[in-house]
Order: sequence, then structure tokens, then C-alpha cells
Amino acid sequence: MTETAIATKKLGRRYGRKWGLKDCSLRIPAGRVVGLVGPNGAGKSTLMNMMVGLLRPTEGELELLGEPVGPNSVLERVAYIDQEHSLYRNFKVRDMLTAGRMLNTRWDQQIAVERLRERNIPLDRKVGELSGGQRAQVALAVALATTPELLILDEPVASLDPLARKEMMSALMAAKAETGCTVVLSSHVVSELERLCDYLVVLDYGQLRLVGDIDELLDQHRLLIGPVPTADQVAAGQDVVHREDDVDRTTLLVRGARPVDHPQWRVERVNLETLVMQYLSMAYRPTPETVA
Ligand SMILES: Nc1ncnc2c1ncn2[C@@H]1O[C@H](COP(=O)(O)OP(=O)(O)OP(=O)(O)O)[C@@H](O)[C@H]1O
Repeated sequence: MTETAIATKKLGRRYGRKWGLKDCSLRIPAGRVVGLVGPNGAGKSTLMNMMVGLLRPTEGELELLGEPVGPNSVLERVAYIDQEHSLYRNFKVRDMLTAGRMLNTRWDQQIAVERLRERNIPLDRKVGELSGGQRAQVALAVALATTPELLILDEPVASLDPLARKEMMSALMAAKAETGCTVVLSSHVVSELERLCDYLVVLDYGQLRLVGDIDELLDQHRLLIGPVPTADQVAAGQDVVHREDDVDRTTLLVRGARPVDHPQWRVERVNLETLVMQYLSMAYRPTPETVA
């Protein structure tokens, strides 16, 4: 097992004159559950598609599990589930397994069959006749039967109702616990990822905004809250990520908070949703090439 699941160096992808992702350098340890977060158009799918070999980088380097991404390479050790759950709707479930077996050298039929039996999903049913939640479970069973070391899911629960969402998330957590593989999943909704993920990547306008172990990120940041007139003075001694002025109080998100020597100011821990929202609303002006 390699220690690093994903390593990128100045990775970028351009569509015509516009960059979908630019200058992305990160290193993610193996065995983590990684939440890839950002608003519409942030570059999440662009990054994921490069990881699974569907898009070529325009510039930079990309290694998965210690190997550069390319045909007949590390991709055999990587499974991908896209937003449509990567299934042929006219195939019977059994046919999906046959296709999986023929296309993957690392295929383990028993993993798929057992998972589907546990969820009462009949093998002779057409994929298109299953519910959305069942289709998601078939996609996960097929992906896990390829015995991946890295499992990448592009918004796996976006199209599901709340119950199917919960079932898919539980199935993912159980699969992660059983196999120990690294999981990367994208979402717009931070609260959806909070219970599942222990590592975070935040993208916006094709730029990497924040990356790290979630507990460490939460420990490194604090909210300082106090009266507006003294805000400049307090902010001057801190590494301020984001500042919000209301009528009578200022909230500062700071990194590595230094002691605040001011009785009217209080220091609070930040939750993940606030942390991400404040990084996303940091003053940032996209360059002309990164906007449509
Ligand atoms: N095939 C394409 N041709 C031109 N521009 C593209 C193409 N695919 C993506 N883009 C642009 O690249 C940027 C990043 O898109 P991407 O799909 O990676 O974002 P995303 O974070 O996955 O968004 P969403 O959450 O809406 O799926 C966007 O501005 C998008 O318009």
C-alpha cells in the first residue's frame, strides 16, 4: 500500500481559453475519506475526471497511489461512480456484473453478489426498472467488486431521496470500514459529508481554496467575535481568513488564533459548514480566463 493516495503538482485543465481547474497542488494520504466541496462550476468534476483518466491535464502532474495516471496503469486500482451511477439501464443487473467481470482483471464476483443479495436487489431485474436508491447500490456493488484501492464518487447521492441518501452513505461507510480503501466523494452540501469524511478539499473558480485533515483544520481556525469599533485593532494581530461586519459586531475567521487581549471579544470554535462557507466567500477575483 502506498502512503499517498493522490498527489497533484500545479495540475490544470483548460477548456478552450478558460481554465476549469488551475494550479492545483495537493497531497492526500491513503486510507482517508475525502470530501471534495465547492459550488457549481468549481472544478470538482474536472479534477475527478482527470483522476480517472477521462480528461487529460493541460498542465502539471497527477499521481494516484504512487503512479502517474495513464492507460494500462494505476486506473485498474481505481473505481469511479459518476453522477448517473455509471450503469447501462437496458442491462439486467446480472449483465452489469458480467460486463464488470469481463472489463476488470481484479474482479471479485462474490463481493457484488453478496452485496446485492443483502439489499434484496434481484439479479434478473433490468437496471432501468430499479429505484434510484437501488441503482446507486448496484453501482457501488460493481465498483467494490473491482477491489479498488481508491474509490471516486462524483456527487453519489445528489439524485437520491433522503432515505436512499442515508442508505447509500451507510453502505459507503461500511464498505470503507471493510476494505480500507481511500474514498473521494464530491458534494455541494457540506453537512452531507461531515459525518463521513475525515479529509477536505475545497475548490472555487477552478482554484484550490482549502485542503487538510478536517479535525486539524477545525483546530487551526477560530471565530473571534466582538464590537466593530475595535475590530481593526484585533484583526491586526491575527491571520484573518474572512471578516464579516454586522451593525454592532464583527466576526473574524482566523487561522492559528493568537490570544485576544480584549475583554469585549470572545473566541469560538468554528464548525465545518461555517469554515467552508467563509473560505468560499473570501475576497477572490477570478482572472478573465477563469470566468465564462
Ligand atoms: N466540456 C467543457 N467545456 C467547456 N467548459 C467546461 C467543460 N466542462 C467544464 N467546464 C467549465 O469548467 C469549470 C469547472 O467545471 P466542473 O464541471 O469541473 O465544475 P463542478 O465543480 O464539477 O460543477 P458542478 O457542481 O456544477 O458539477 C466550469 O466553469 C465549467 O463551465
